Amino acid sequence: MLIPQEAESIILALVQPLQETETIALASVNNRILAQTVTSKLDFPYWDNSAMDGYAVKYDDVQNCSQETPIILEIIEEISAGKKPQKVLQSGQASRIFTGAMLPDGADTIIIQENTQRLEQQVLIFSPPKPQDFVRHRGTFTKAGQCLLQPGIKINAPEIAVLATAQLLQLTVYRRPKVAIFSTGDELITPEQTLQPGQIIDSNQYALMALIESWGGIPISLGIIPDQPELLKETMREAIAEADLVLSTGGVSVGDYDYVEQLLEELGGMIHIRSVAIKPGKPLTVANFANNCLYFGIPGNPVSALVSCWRFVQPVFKKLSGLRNNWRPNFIKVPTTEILRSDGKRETYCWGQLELINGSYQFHLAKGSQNSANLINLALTNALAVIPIGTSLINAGEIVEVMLLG
Ligand SMILES: Nc1nc2c(c(=O)[nH]1)N[C@H]1C(S)=C(S)[C@@H](COP(=O)(O)OP(=O)(O)OC[C@H]3O[C@@H](n4cnc5c(N)ncnc54)[C@H](O)[C@@H]3O)O[C@H]1N2
Ligand code: MOO
Ligand SMILES: [Mg+2]
Repeated sequence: MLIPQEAESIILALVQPLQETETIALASVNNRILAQTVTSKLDFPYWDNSAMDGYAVKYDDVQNCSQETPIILEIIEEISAGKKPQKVLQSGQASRIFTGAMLPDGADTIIIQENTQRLEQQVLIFSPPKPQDFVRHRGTFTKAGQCLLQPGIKINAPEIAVLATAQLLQLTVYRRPKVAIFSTGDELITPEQTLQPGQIIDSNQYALMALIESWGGIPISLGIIPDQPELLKETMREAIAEADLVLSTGGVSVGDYDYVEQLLEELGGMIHIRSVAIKPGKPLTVANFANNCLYFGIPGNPVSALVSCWRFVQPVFKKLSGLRNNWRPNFIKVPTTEILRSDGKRETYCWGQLELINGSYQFHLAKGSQNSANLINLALTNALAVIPIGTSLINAGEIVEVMLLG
């Protein structure tokens, strides 16, 4: 059996990042992956402007003032933000100015209001500024023609602020990955149906659809497919043809009704992973196809399904979607507040919460059964503590490696 890190490397190497792009409006680029270099047509700041409310002056006029010997300057105009200055400042003059307003020609320094006294059309300056105080000079943050954003980054609020400022109204982004999702099993019913003895409600489909949506993919729900090889094969064929990524849950273990692995081969898939030394999620099955579709046969137990997605599908999704780096999950080392146990044979992922207590993070194990069929205590999970192979116990207070979700 492969250890999870080996499996991750093998799977990531199978992924061909999407090349197709689309051009969309600035208003809808949130959460998309940038596919172009963004270059500013403008200097930023666009022009010299004031960082404070106060008076625009010539430094030479005010450099020798003091509390005892203030300088008196004549106010020649008022420049509020958005207004173009009308007058050129001469020696002995000041312009009333506000934060963000354009600096008038002839001025080189701002005196903040708090260091002045106003006398109708005059202003008294009591303390000398530093040369160029509180002036935001044109082009000091970036110059026209400089690169602002590189392709392969995710666009969120900070990037959108940059794009808006640079007047990039249309952006080229990678198309969103299409992810086909279906559940397999004769026992499965939808949440709307009435439960009969022996049946199980299909939770995986809902959980996986939500994951893909939150990652920025296009989830395609293909429903519940019974354990009938012909029907299952047709659904798999359709999914492989239509989607970039297929996630089916169930039917990947060794039971008589576990058909996925055999059907992947019949459909011409190359199987690269048949099981991983991970708990939960051991029978993970991964195959790729000539059309670049990557197929994940995900174990059916509800926690196994989510852990498999967090640990292996999310890095694949990131690479596929055009992100240039940071595909792998992030792990941090923190103390655990509860004892963590494993049989030591598989890398064991315990679900729970990373909490900030008095300024330090701690891992809290979810209360109740850590059984891969128990999805009930998964709610509010934001981290997975990892017990390495060969370790059977991590005591409360000891450091554990924790995988961050999100
Ligand atoms: N003899 C062995 N049996 C099993 C092994 C093994 O190594 N030897 N591995 C176990 C492990 S570990 C896992 S995980 C499961 C994986 O099983 P499958 O992927 O084949 O999934 P199923 O058998 O179809 O279902 C397992 C379990 O999960 C429930 N399930 C399935 N789909 C859903 C769904 N969409 N929503 C909610 N629950 C679902 C299903 O009813 C079963 O209870 O195999 C072990 N067996
Ligand atoms: O790997 Mo299974 O996921 O132990 O339940
Ligand atoms: Mg099974």
